[in-house]
Amino acid sequence: MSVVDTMWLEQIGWGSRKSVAETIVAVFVTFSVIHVVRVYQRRQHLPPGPWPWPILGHVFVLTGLAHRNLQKLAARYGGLMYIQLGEKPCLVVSTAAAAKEMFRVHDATFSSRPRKLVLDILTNGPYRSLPIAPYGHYWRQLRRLANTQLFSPATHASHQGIRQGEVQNMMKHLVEQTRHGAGPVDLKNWFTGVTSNNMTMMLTNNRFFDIRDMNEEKRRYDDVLRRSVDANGAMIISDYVPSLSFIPRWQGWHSYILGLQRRGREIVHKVIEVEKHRQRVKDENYVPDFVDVLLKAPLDDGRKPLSDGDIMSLLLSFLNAGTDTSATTAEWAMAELITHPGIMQKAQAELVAVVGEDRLVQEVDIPKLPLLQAIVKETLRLHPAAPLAIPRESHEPCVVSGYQFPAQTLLIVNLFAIQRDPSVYENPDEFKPSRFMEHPEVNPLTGHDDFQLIPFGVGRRMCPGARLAHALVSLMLANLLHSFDWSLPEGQSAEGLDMQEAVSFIMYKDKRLCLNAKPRSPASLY
Ligand code: HEM
Repeated sequence: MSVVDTMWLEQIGWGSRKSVAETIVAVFVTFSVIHVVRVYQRRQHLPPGPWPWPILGHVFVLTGLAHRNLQKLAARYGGLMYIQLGEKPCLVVSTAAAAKEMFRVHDATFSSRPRKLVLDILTNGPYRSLPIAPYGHYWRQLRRLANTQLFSPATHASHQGIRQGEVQNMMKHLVEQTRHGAGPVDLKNWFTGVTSNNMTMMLTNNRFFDIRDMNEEKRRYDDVLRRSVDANGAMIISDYVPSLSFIPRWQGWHSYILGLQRRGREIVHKVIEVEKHRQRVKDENYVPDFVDVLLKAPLDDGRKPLSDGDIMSLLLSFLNAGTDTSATTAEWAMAELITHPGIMQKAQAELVAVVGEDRLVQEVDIPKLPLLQAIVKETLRLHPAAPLAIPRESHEPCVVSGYQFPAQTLLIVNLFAIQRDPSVYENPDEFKPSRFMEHPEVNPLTGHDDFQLIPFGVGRRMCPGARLAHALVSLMLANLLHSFDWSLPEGQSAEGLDMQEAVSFIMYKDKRLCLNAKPRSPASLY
């Protein structure tokens, strides 16, 4: 038997070679050192921000109440902060001063919107609706149409009757409910009754929900809407690390979103039938609605007019953007007022002094109600419906505060943090409408003068529905306060009222607000 000569192996040191575990540790240490050195070098040329995790960066801040997570980080790193979301560079603006600097100079550069898996699926790819369209020719055409026709001051004025009619319908419904002793009123449900009917009247001259039967259909609509909003705000890892695209598929996101899309379209299809609308017989009293305007939209690029599919996407986005946002704002206002009964009583006294007791509040009364206006502003400050606005993206490379950023840098504007900036507001977390009584010039519709109160965002992509939302929230609140006395259901106290925010794209109140309503005005008024 021959003995194999292994001496040469010892001579070359093969016997003391490294184990698999040691190799893994060495690779890990090498990569960590490279990561640390690279991050360190990169951070020399970036605004302040927390140290990122490898690969994922700071995506974890987007889980849970992201606006609060980012607010805490900004308290440490400043009004203009840098975070790394997977592969995406991201700037976060968290103070009025930083917002001013950012938007005075870079609004146009950061006027695009990022792509997202949820929107890829919901829109089947082309992103042809106003809130999500990339900055470019198509978005500019839609936005011009929105500013000059759909949401122009003249159209807004012509819809005053619709707004008042919808509020009055729901007041009638509420009076009947209280007369039949139906128990505490689910205020979110009441507010969305007004906002969705008002919206579908504007869109298609149709009332979406029968106010006497707002049960099954409305519940299904609310459920789909809420799920769509939640999905839009969900942190989906492949939006930031595209190579991990198998994860959301494995988690079931694709089929879930497709199911949501199908259900949403089924529900609104019966209201938004563009083809039937085209053929509708219109008498001389007919008020043109959004579909009429969109069917005739003068697109100036020589291409075909908006397709029925494009019109449908636009109308759906208005329904999504314009119903829950206003309803949630009004719900927060009532939650603050029920926990501050002194302010509620003063607002009721103001209404009686200005409107009297023998008629309902009208929109023309609102400018004469300074406390009511201050309450609406203070609610929009503390509870902005879209606390992180809608994320933006740069469409070209740019230099911000001396730092260089590539195209497709994300921009998060933390409206929640900006409007609780302690260098601007004393006791920023306190509900104190009097701060706006002392400064009535601060206006959320033109907040870009000083950037302190910008619940509707600023610049080119500022909310086109701001005027409508502001008018409707004010009118709904004024009517509820003027016509009813409100109290908490038995066993609940103002101190114990749950004021938690829900984890979602819209800053919903986590627990719905249900209150007892006792009529103050005679039933004959409704
Ligand atoms: C209290 C209610 C509302 C609040 C707080 C709110 C807030 C916002 C915010 C913060 C943005 C993003 C602005 C930006 O990117 O800088 C936005 C965009 C938008 N909002 Fe509103 N909104 C409200 C109601 C409405 C209503 C009633 C409509 C009407 C349909 C509407 C339609 C839109 C649309 C279409 C956009 C996208 C604009 C674009 O990307 O060009 N919103 N809103």
